[in-house]
Amino acid sequence: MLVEKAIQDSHALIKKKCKVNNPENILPGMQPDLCIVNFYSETGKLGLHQDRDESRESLDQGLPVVSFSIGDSADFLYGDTRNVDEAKKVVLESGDVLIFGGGSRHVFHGVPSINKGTAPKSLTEETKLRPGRLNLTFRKY
Ligand SMILES: O=C(O)CCC(=O)C(=O)O
Ligand SMILES: [Fe+2]
Repeated sequence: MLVEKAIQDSHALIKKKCKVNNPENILPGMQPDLCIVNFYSETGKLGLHQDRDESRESLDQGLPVVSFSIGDSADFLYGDTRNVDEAKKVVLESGDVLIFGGGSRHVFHGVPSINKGTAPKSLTEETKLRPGRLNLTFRKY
């Protein structure tokens, strides 16, 4: 499945970059049983928050959230506090997969803006995706 593949790819990357033999100690594996679907219109946003609705075991183990972005790109903020001014920003584009788990499972994150009209033409032409951004997050409850 796509989620397991994404985690495997992350493990390979962690192994290489962090020079460790057991990347699972940094990013635990996860088999999802839950998917949250968010659709953002061109003016949609989501304030800085932590994802804490999963079970105590899932949160304590740092089981990752695996997030897929489809459609318009979005600014994504993340940081150690709820303070927007201290947050870092990355642009998530259509097709990007973002994973946060292990020591980053409780990261504050949010979507301050959607970049209107940036979805790939091939996507909007071939699908009936309305203007905006679709985000799927797979998790283990
Ligand atoms: O849309 C995103 O990239 C983030 C979604 C999110 O944080 C959530 O569903 O909890
Ligand atoms: Fe979230």
